[in-house]
Parts: sequence; structure tokens; C-alpha cells
Amino acid sequence: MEGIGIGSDLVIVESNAFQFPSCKITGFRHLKCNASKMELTLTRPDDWHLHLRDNELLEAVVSHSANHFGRAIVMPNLKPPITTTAAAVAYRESILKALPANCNFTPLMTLYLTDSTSPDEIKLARRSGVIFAVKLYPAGATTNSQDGVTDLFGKCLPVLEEMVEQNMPLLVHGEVTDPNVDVFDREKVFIDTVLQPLMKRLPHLKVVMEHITTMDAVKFVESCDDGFVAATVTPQHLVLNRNALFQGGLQPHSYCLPVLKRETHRQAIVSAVTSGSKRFFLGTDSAPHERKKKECPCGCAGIYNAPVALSLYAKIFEEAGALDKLEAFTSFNGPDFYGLPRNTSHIKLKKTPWKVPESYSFSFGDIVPMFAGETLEWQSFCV
Ligand SMILES: NC(=O)N[C@@H](CC(=O)O)C(=O)O
Ligand SMILES: [Zn+2]
Ligand SMILES: [Zn+2]
Repeated sequence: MEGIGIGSDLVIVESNAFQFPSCKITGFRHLKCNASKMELTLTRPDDWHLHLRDNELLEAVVSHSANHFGRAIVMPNLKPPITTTAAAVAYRESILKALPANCNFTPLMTLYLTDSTSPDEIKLARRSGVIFAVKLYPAGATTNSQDGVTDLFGKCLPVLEEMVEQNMPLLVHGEVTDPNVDVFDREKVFIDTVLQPLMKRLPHLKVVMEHITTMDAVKFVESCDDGFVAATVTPQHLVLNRNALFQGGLQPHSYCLPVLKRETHRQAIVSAVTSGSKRFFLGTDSAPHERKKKECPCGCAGIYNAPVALSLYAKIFEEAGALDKLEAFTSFNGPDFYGLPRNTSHIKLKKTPWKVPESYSFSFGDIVPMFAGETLEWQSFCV
């Protein structure tokens, strides 16, 4: 086979097999290389966990997601939360209104589960055609979760049974709220005390463990029956460990929930997503809060990563020598799990350094993105 040398670290060979220093990618049809740049063409990704907020914040942030993602599962933790089909339909309208012109972005709506959600509401949601999942926030677990569920097995079983009937996935913020449980152990304890019993009781309930942070979550997801349990993974839980919270001082813009964990957990999550398993897919959990609500004595949890997410996912897959598995993670595994068609349009990722803005300014204040002011290697472009 004849190879074209293009610098010290990359070689193209005519058989469509590429040699990387640490890996070999074969038959990856979209990878194009030239002397100094690497360029990937990917089926347009979707974001299976996104906070778009409402009003001026919605208008401020929506284009950062809509420019690069085809669809997004939109979280319902507004004030007040989106607990009814009617509210979700109205919220969807306001998202569509806030979109930039000529933008092909579809919000996939969710319902916020409460102790009093009725099985009829699930039927209505399914019939609406615009609601694709129901979100479980244990009451008090995270931002705007005060109206969440206090007793899943005691209060919500009829609703969960109806969700099985309707093939409606349950999305979980998987942390217990017991103040006696160490904050770093809350995901593991949730798996042991809620998710394991739930899957025993309702093995045909579709569940997405959102924003997983531990090797315990990886093991749990991998141990479940195929097609019923999956997980979303954020950029921050792939690129940062808990040291980032204290790097040179307290770092509010690295604070999210579930909180970052130790390095061994980060490595387990990287291995899981770059293994090519279909059970893991892209969910940014991009969660914008105004700067003054992050940089204050009691800062909100949530990282605004929409502008940098694709860049960081590409970096992780590249470092793992698994760029050939990136497209399944960003663009195939999610729609396949939800039973939706894959997108047909494409985006490009180019290895071209760019500087993340220090902040984004709006009339109401500013928002600081993840890795503000830093230089990242991959950039995404619409095609
Ligand atoms: N992830 C976060 O830290 N915050 C999210 C809520 C959530 O996803 O838990 C938010 O809405 O701000
Ligand atoms: Zn959450
Ligand atoms: Zn979230």
C-alpha cells in the first residue's frame, strides 16, 4: 500500500486505512487529512441533555446549540417546571420563536415528573407527538428540583407503568438527596437503592442515566438488558476531574451536579464512551447561569458548555485513538436508543485552534462558558 506522509504524526494510505501514532483507524469514510489539518465530516449530532432556559436567557443561548446540533432533549427544570403537556407545547413554541432564521433545529420536549403526575398525563404527552421523555429529579438534588419526586416507589409507580405502556423513556438525575450521604457517593447510592430495584420491578422501562460521573454508573449501564438502559455523558465529566474545582482557588465555573469525581472515575467514563458501546451517547448538560449567580457566596450548579462541547468530545476521542467511534457517540447511539431516525445532514470538525471567549455579554448580564479564554484545538462548522 502506498502511503502519503504528512508530517510526523499522520499518514494516509490509499486503501482508506489511516495510521495514527497510537491507533489504527480503518475504513473511516469521513476522515480527511492534509499536511497540517485534520478534518472530520460527521452526521449532524444531537444533544440528548440540554438546558435552554426561558425568556432572555433562552434567546441568548439557543443559537450555540442550534447551530451545530440537529435536535436536543430539552430539560424541563424551569421556574415553574414543565409538568404538563400543555406547558411543554407552549415552551416548545417559545423555543422555536427564539431560533435564528433558517435554522434547522428540533427541540424534543420532556415532562418534569412530580409526586402527583398522573398516568393520563403520560398518555397526553405521547399523543402530543412533541414530548419524548419524562425527567426524574429527586426533590432537592439539583437546580430547580424542589418540585421533584419525594418517593418514587411510593408515589410514581402507576405513572412509570404507563410509561412502559407508552414506551416513554425515564431520564434520571441519578443522585440521592440524603444529607448523610457523602456528596461524592450520591450517584452510587442512587444506583444501589433506586435504579437496581427499579429495573427489577420494571425491566421494560427505558431509562437514561443522565450525566454519569462514576465507574459505578458505567458498570450499572453495561450490566443492564440491551436497549433498556443507556447513559448520557457530558464534556466536563470526560475532560475534568474534581481537582478542577480547586485549581488555584475555588472555581465556580467548574461546579456542576453531579459534582466532578476523582480521576479513576473520569478514566472509566472515557473508556466506556470510546469503546464504541451503543449504550452511551452525547448529552452536554449545558446549563447556563448568569455570571453573578455563579460567582457569589452560594453559586449555582451548572456549566455552560454549548460553545465548546463538540470540540471537547473530539479531543477526548482523538486522545483515546478512537476518532472512528466519535460519530456513533455524537450522532447514532442517541436516536437509535430513542427509536428516532438519524439526522441526514452533516457538520465538519476541523483541527484549527480557536480561543474560547472570556464571556458572552447580553443586556441582562453575561455568561461565562466552560474553558473561557482558553485555546481549544477542534472547531465545528456547518456544511
Ligand atoms: N447540571 C447542573 O449542575 N445543573 C443543571 C441541572 C442538572 O442537570 O442537574 C441546571 O439546570 O443548572
Ligand atoms: Zn441533573
Ligand atoms: Zn442537566
